[in-house]
Amino acid sequence: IITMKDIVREGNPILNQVTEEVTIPPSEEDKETLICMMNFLKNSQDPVLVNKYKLRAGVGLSANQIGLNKRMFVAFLTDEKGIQHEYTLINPKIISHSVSMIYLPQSEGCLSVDREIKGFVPRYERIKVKGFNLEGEEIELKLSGYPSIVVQHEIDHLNGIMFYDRINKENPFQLPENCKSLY
Ligand SMILES: O=C(O)C[C@@H](Cc1ccccc1)[C@H](O)SCc1ccccc1
Ligand code: NI
Repeated sequence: IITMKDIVREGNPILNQVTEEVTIPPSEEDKETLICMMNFLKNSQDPVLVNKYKLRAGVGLSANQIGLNKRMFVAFLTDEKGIQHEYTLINPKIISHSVSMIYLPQSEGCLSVDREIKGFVPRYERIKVKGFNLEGEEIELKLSGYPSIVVQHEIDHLNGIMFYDRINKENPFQLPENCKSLY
């Protein structure tokens, strides 16, 4: 199973490069990997397993965070309305997005970053994403709010972008005018 020792930390160049597209349909090995990645997220949200395996909670994980140069990620989260979202996306592409932006007032964290970084991360409020699922079928997702933030954080990883790259260098709490808090 995936535990924290398998998670690559900042400083490893794989986190700063654009990852390679995955062959569709995904190989058995790629499917296995994605299932393990999703299980890590579920384990990381189970208090018993968190204690047993000393896991950090995660709502998203990209393949390059476990050292794989593959354009794929998983997300497992509960949104502001208490609805559960479970996504496995291969070769994801944001095909359109809102002009309006949102940010998490508590800033963002990252399983690959072992330090607290303060500052707001402006994200698109709504995104339309195209990609392929575990079966290799093309899927299109329309996301807003917290799920939209999580998926943008993961797609950034696949493009070698860390959340802190999006924090304003001069004033970490400065925001573009069309950006409002998620809550
Ligand atoms: O490092 C990762 O990619 C996983 C991040 C994803 C994330 C998405 C949006 C905003 C912040 C982080 C981890 O989930 S960070 C830990 C965490 C756990 C539960 C809720 C929020 C953040
Ligand atoms: Ni991250």
